[in-house]
Amino acid sequence: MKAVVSLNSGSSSIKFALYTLDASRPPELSASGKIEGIGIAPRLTARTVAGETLVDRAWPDGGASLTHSDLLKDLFDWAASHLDGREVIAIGHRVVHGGTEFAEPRLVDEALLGALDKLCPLAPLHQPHNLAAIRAINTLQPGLPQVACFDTAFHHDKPALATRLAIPRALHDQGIRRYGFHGLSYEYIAGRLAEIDPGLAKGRVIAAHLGNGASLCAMLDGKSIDTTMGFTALDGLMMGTRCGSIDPGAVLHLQTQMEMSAAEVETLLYKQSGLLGVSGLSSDMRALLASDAPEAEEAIALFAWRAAREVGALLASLGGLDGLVFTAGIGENGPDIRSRICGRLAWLGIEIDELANAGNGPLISLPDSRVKVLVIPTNEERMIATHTLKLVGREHETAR
Ligand SMILES: Nc1ncnc2c1ncn2[C@@H]1O[C@H](COP(=O)(O)OP(=O)(O)O)[C@@H](O)[C@H]1O
Ligand SMILES: CC(=O)OP(=O)(O)O
Ligand SMILES: [Mg+2]
Repeated sequence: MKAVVSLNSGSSSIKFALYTLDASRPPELSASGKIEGIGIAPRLTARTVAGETLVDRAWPDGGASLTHSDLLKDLFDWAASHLDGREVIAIGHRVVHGGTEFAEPRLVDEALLGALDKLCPLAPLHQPHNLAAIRAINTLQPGLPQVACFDTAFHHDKPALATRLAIPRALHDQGIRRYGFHGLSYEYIAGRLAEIDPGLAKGRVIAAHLGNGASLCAMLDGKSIDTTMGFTALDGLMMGTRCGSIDPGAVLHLQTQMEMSAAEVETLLYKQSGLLGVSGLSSDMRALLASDAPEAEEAIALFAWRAAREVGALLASLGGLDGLVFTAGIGENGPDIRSRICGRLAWLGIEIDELANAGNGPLISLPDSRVKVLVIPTNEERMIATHTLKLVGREHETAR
């Protein structure tokens, strides 16, 4: 039996899925799993599609110092003995930054890797891990087709104005512009919404991808017209360890008055800010929700306020709102956070059904709510598998 693998290296997790191919059916999920809590206390879990646990392990000493690369090696060792005779014909990857050039998934070759290397400074928490995984597989299995699926691609055709920063035009022409991320997630959500509520999918929708990285996407008829992330995945909402939008004057102050180096500022803004920085406790929303510390409460409150405030900005881009969709780790599993954000948006006519919200949806707004609110689990891995198969050709989907 042939199979395709999706790898999604996020900032705090590596998610993976194995899809079995059969000519007569769409690719079928066989098993999926993740290593989460990278940098804190990694944990590898995987399950078959029937729910049978394949693995559930932590690392000795907690594993806080293990990097994405260390954990990938362990993951490959584990996976090699769990393929049950399946032949992997291609591996698809989420690659966070495609720059101005890559608006479609691409088969990986050395030239592509070289071009993507140049974008590493624009996504330091992701791009190096994405490319390291591709190179590691190239070494383990040279010749195995690999496909890069870009997080920026979904936003590529948004209106020209929404791509501009208010800086000299020559810099825009050199690629210093607003790209947008979480595109595979938004593409999947747009597709699911069209299945769940086709009328709503044609309207004005804001999707809120609230995970360790967090952003919003304003969609009109399923297409991105604006998003909160920009040149890098540092912009917009407050995140697990990232600051989100910040006065550039504060960044200059850190460098000129507090004499921090560029590398120190990068670490501060990408790795020490957000929920972690404000709470002083953790970047993990679950840990903050479980804490009694006032700093944890303040971090949660700021997260919700900032998210609601950015919804307000995207409302202006959309000219109103018909639907709000929550997704990703916090968006899918955090009723309290959804409730806080929606509470701040009550003036819009949003009315939440708290019982449905506590059950994680899918529809969590009351029938009279002027804006429909839904919870839709994202599936970046499914999107990656779909793109990968399209590129390597469906002729691979032959018999067992
Ligand atoms: N039950 C839950 N309630 C609130 N937050 C949750 C819950 N489960 C997971 N999360 C949060 O989701 C975030 C991770 O989101 P995820 O989308 O998996 O991350 P990544 O961006 O690494 O892919 C963490 O902050 C985690 O605490
Ligand atoms: C782009 C981004 O922030 O991704 P993640 O949510 O996986 O960190
Ligand atoms: Mg993610």
